[in-house]
Amino acid sequence: MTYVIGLDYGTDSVRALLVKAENGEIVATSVFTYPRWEKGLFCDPAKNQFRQHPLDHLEGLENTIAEVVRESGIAKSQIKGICVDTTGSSPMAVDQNGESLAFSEGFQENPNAMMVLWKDHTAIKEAAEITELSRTWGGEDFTKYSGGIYSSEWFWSKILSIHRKDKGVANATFSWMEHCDYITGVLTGIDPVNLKRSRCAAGHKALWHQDWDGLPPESFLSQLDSSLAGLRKNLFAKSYASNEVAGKISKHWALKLGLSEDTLVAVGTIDAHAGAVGAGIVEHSLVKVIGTSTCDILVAATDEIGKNLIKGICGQVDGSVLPGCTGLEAGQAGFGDVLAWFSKLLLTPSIQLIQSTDFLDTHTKENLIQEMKDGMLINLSEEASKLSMEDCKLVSLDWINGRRSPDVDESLEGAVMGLNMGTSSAHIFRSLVESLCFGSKCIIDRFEEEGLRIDEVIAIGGVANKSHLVMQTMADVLGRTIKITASTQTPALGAAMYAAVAAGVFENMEMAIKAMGAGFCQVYIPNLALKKDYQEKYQQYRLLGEVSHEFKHRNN
Ligand SMILES: Nc1ncnc2c1ncn2[C@@H]1O[C@H](COP(=O)(O)OP(=O)(O)O)[C@@H](O)[C@H]1O
Ligand SMILES: O=C(CO)[C@@H](O)[C@@H](O)COP(=O)(O)O
Repeated sequence: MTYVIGLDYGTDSVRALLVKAENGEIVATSVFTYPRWEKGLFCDPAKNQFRQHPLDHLEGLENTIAEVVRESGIAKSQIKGICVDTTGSSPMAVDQNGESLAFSEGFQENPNAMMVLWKDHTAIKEAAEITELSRTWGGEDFTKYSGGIYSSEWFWSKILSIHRKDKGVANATFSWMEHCDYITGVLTGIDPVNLKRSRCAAGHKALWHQDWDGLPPESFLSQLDSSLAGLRKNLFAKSYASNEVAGKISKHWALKLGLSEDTLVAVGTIDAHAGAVGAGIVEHSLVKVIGTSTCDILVAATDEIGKNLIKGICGQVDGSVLPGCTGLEAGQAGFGDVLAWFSKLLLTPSIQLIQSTDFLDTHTKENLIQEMKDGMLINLSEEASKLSMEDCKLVSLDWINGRRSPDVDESLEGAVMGLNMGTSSAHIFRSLVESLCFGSKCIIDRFEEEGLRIDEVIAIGGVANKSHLVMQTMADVLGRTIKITASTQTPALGAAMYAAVAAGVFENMEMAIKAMGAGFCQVYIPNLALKKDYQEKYQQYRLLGEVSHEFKHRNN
């Protein structure tokens, strides 16, 4: 028997899955929540600054993999491969050895030396500059395969912003690495220049394309800012799909994790793309990864897409999901996060009141607060489910964390329209859920307007697995059947599939998906009786979007 490991770094935690390669059976799992991130260290939500200390990730690496290896009791010689997926674009400044700058003297407490998480929106201005220069500099428009607008969530915006505001970090940085490349580099011990970097991250986030021989040229980057001059040579020229081997695990990490020194490490990838593979993506299926945010992944034959440029999405990249196919990504910058925000809004004053009361002892207070935290989303969902279409007159905008797709604009904000004295928390919650589903419909509409066919919709992720209300509303709003994957660890399973192909267990990804896929556990069928009402409300949502866009940009 052969075993492989998929390691999935999410926003809050990392999980390892030890899988029997021949049939995808899960033998052991382990989850590690990032301790520093959990405490909110190095972040400033009011400024949209979200940083993670690499120690959270390295402790997670050690804890999860060592645990699955130990718990499974599998002989280390049978564990043939590992593949790492992470959030993205989540880049980090590194030294010549690929070590994070956050481990260097003088930078240990500096958030700019840490990983800049995907949802950090501190580089909106820089993103706009990159788009502008790309369109006007007289050469290639490097954003053309990235939907035509560069995002503040991506590689170059974040680098440019930090190089400008923190000269100390800029001067001490040798290279920048996406999180999935950093962890792959740590595991293999390969330095940043020689490491096989992820095609998925390079193409969707860093403007890498074979048409211009890789990253944008030095002339463009130094025109953007002199602080970027000379960086390109320390980055990468080529990029690789995740069914390829990056290298063998280093002696140091093999020993630490209880693995054989022959274990192969595949090229890293981004979580949503690994999730699409884990969900069994085929040409023309749309996999919606619905968690904190959403990523909508579609694949189509590269020959079929040809030179067609899809406007307003997060990139079209040959081989970012499956070799031989173009992977297309779109998404919503906040999804579960929007519902979590509303839940927190309701919880915060109640928790403060409980904490300040003299009538309860500390233990009772803690239990009560925990119960409220655990139950709030469930209660809101139950109450919102009881409302009829007649009861739901509010129209909301889901752009609380900005708009990712279509047509990225992170400066946009959320809205709730139609409040009156009878509005309850359930009404607002239901309206937020509807707005999130309308946001999803905008993405599907854009793909179709741009000539892409969508034959089926598959959903994975925390919200897809946990919220009946959200998923039924989504099916009703989209007017499409939605299949939910049986695996609750789909990105890690997808990473394990890449590892199995890289380690030579299967010849290609199609064979790995067929053998290792977990199938579906639930299907949401649209209620056609609601079609007309939702079509009307969708038009109201679009109108509110236009008004809000106008309001924001006129007042800026
Ligand atoms: N019952 C629920 N209804 C709606 N959303 C939920 C529910 N439970 C959890 N969520 C949301 O799920 C999101 C986490 O999704 P998950 O896929 O587990 O994480 P990640 O996106 O970080 O990988 C959170 O934003 C949370 O608000
Ligand atoms: O943006 C991407 C991928 O491009 C994701 O990594 C990002 O949305 C994070 O997703 P999760 O919160 O891990 O579901």
